[in-house]
Amino acid sequence: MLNIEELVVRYGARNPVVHGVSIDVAEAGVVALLGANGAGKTSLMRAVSGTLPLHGGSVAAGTIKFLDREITRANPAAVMASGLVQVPEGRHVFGALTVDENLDAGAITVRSREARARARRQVFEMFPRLAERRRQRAGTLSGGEQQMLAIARALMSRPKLLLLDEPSLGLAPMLVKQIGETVGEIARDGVPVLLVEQNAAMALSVADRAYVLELGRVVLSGPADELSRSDEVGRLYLGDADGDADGHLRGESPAVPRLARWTA
Ligand SMILES: Nc1ncnc2c1ncn2[C@@H]1O[C@H](COP(=O)(O)OP(=O)(O)OP(=O)(O)O)[C@@H](O)[C@H]1O
Repeated sequence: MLNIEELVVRYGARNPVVHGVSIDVAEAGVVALLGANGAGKTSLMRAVSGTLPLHGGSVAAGTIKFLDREITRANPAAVMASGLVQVPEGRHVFGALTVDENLDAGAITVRSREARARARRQVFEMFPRLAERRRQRAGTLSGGEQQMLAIARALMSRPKLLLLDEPSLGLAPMLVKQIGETVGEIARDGVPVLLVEQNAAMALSVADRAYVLELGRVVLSGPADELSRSDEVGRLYLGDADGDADGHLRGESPAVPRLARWTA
C-alpha cells in the first residue's frame, strides 16, 4: 500500500542523506526499517509524512505512493487525511492534558461520535494502563506509558497505515518487549505498521519483512526471519561481535568499512 521508489532526500544544498531508496509496505503486517544512528531512517519517515520542509529538507528525486496515489511532497495534513499517520520519535504527548484529552486530540478528524467511542474502547482494551489513568495528566505518566499514549492517540484517528519512529528509544528492556507485542497486536487488529527501529532484535521479532539502511542506502532486505538468521544482521545487530546485548548497534554513527561489508 506504500511504495517508495528511488527516493533521494537532502537538507539544503548539502549532499543527500537518503540515496535512491525503494521500499514497499504491504496491506497487512509489520515492515521494519532498521539502521544505526544517522542511517537516514528519520529522514525517510519525514519524507513520507510530508514533514521534511519543517526540518529544512526536501525530496530531491523519486516518488512516494500511498494506496496508488502519489503523495511525494504532499503536506502533512494531506498525508494524514489520506490515512497515513505517524508517531514521531520522542513521545510527543500533550503533557498538560489528561490521557482522555490526548486521545480526544487524536480523534479530532473522526466525525462520528460512535466511531470515536469505538476507537476509544479499542485503545483502552489494548492499553489497560491508560484506561486506569485516563484522568491523569500525560506529563506525569512514565516514559513507557507516554509512548503507549502516543501510539494510542495515533490509533484514535483510525489510520490505514501507522508509521512508528523508534518507539523503543530510551525504554527499559521489559517495556521494549511490551512495545514489540503491542506492535504485533496492532497489525493483527488490521492496521499495518511501518516500524522504524534501532532495536533490531525487537523489530525483527514482530516484523514480516525488514529493510536495513546504512548511510542512506538499503543494504539488505527480505523476510524478517531470514534476516534475523543472516550472519551480518546477527553480528551487527543481534548481540554478537559488534552489537550490544539489546540488539542495538554500538557507536553513534555507522562506519564506512561496515557498509563495504554489507555491499561486498
Ligand atoms: N534537519 C536536518 N538538517 C541537516 N541534516 C540533517 C537534519 N536531520 C538529519 N540530518 C542528517 O541526515 C542524516 C540522516 O539522519 P537521520 O536522523 O535521518 O538518521 P536516523 O537513521 O533516523 O538516525 P537516528 O536513529 O539517530 O534518528 C544524518 O547525517 C543527519 O545529520
